[in-house]
Amino acid sequence: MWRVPWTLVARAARGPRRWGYPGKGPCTRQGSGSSVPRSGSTIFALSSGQGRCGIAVIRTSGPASGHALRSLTAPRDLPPARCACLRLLRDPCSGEPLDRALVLWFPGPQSFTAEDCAEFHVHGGPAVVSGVLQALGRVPGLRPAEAGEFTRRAFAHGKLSLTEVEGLADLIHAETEAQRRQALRQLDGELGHLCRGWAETLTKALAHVEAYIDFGEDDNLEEGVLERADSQVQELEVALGTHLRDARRGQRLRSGAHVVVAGPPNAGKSSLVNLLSRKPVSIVSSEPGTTRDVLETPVDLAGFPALLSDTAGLREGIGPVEQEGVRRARKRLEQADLILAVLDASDLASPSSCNFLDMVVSPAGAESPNGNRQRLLLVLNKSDLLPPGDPDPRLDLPPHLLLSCLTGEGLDSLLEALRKELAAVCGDPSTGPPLLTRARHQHHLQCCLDALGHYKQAKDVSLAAEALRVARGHLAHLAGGGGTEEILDIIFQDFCVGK
Ligand SMILES: Nc1nc2c(ncn2[C@@H]2O[C@H](COP(=O)(O)OP(=O)(O)OP(=O)(O)O)[C@@H](O)[C@H]2O)c(=O)[nH]1
Ligand SMILES: [K+]
Ligand SMILES: [Mg+2]
Repeated sequence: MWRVPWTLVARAARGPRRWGYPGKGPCTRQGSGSSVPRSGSTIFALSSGQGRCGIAVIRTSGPASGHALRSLTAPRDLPPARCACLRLLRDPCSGEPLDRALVLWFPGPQSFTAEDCAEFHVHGGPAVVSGVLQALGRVPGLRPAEAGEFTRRAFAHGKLSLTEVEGLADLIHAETEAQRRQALRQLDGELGHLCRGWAETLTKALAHVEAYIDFGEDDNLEEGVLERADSQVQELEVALGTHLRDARRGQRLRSGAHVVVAGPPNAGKSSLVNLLSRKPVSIVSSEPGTTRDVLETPVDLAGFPALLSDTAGLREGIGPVEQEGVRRARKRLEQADLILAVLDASDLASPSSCNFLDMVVSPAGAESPNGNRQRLLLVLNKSDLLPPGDPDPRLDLPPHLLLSCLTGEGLDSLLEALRKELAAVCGDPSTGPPLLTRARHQHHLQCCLDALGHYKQAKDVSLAAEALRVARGHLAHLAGGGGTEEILDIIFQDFCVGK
């Protein structure tokens, strides 16, 4: 890597700094110009869910919103901005009454999209909703919105950054508490904020390097300018590296951790899966070898999203069909983020129990070659079969929990233990830095980090400056500053019509 010539540093020891930092990083909350919607059009859509409901919300956005509101309402004057008013809605052509509804007027730019917006809170019957939608369609200049078009307009007008848009999409789809918390943090702009901070550091480093290029031979250059750029880059490398190591966790929280229930035959694995998912997913019977295929079900486990897999009981010396089941179970175990190992508490000395302890439970604590430790929770089921007064059958076992799927005893402790394990697997969205929730985030951070590597290896100063520009470009892409049309399309497709 190139270094500041010491002679220059000595010469540059005096004199004021003659350059300024650019005021803004690339990740400002500006939408990409390429995504500006077909200008002039006013869109409308049902923004609440489909189907019969108490209240349905219909929205419009665009310059004709005020006209639409006036056309449908009596009296025809616009209500005060952002105040709910009760109005009679009529079809603008036939004059036929449609509903008595609450209407709201949001003049731009103080609206969700920054355009003029109107909202109609109507009674949720299908005939009312379709009547109002048809009436809006007859107002000149209005057309039905496409999926995600309201959010796209908000983004185009700088109301939301790209990571905030993604947070909003996740919030709409959030099914568990942890997902909701993470999406809200992202919608609040925490990830974008972090990115802007990184981009600012990069801009400063670049300003230092460019100053060196411009004034390198100048007596007035401040001392150690390149060293300062170096240390800023190094600081950034550490921050990005920490975030990237966390990357899988945010994605797991978004799409669900893989939790695999495994154990010897008849331990009660299927009973546990049914108990945790609160529905009869798997067949339970007293016959060993009941479950053959891997059965997957999405569940909310202690507030975290998980994909719960029931598997065949692991044992040797069996027929070909069960053997295939055991092969699939082992394969699924390799992919698990968390193993729920189930043993029959009243049958711990059996060969299949001992074999499972040796082959699956003991190795799980050890660190794998790639540095990951596979997480495992050991559950001793059928505690109701233990003699009273002998609550814990085997103190020499690894840490474990007692449970009875039959009586439900021990379920609360198991859920608490699951919450802790899943917080470690997925990252806890109530604490710690914002997580990278998508592969797209990970990609741009990795590219940014690679460019910083090129900076360090650069043979001359202009190549080093170029590497910093590339790195900054990736951070800008992450927050949407340089978003290409295809990426935007993919992201906005996550939305329904009306959002
Ligand atoms: N007493 C008692 N019986 C249980 C408990 N949990 C499950 N069982 C019984 O144990 C038997 C086996 O339960 P399953 O859930 O089918 O066990 P499994 O591990 O899925 O069995 P395979 O799929 O055959 O490997 C059934 O008769 C269950 O009713 C429990 O907590 N207490
Ligand atoms: K069984
Ligand atoms: Mg089973």
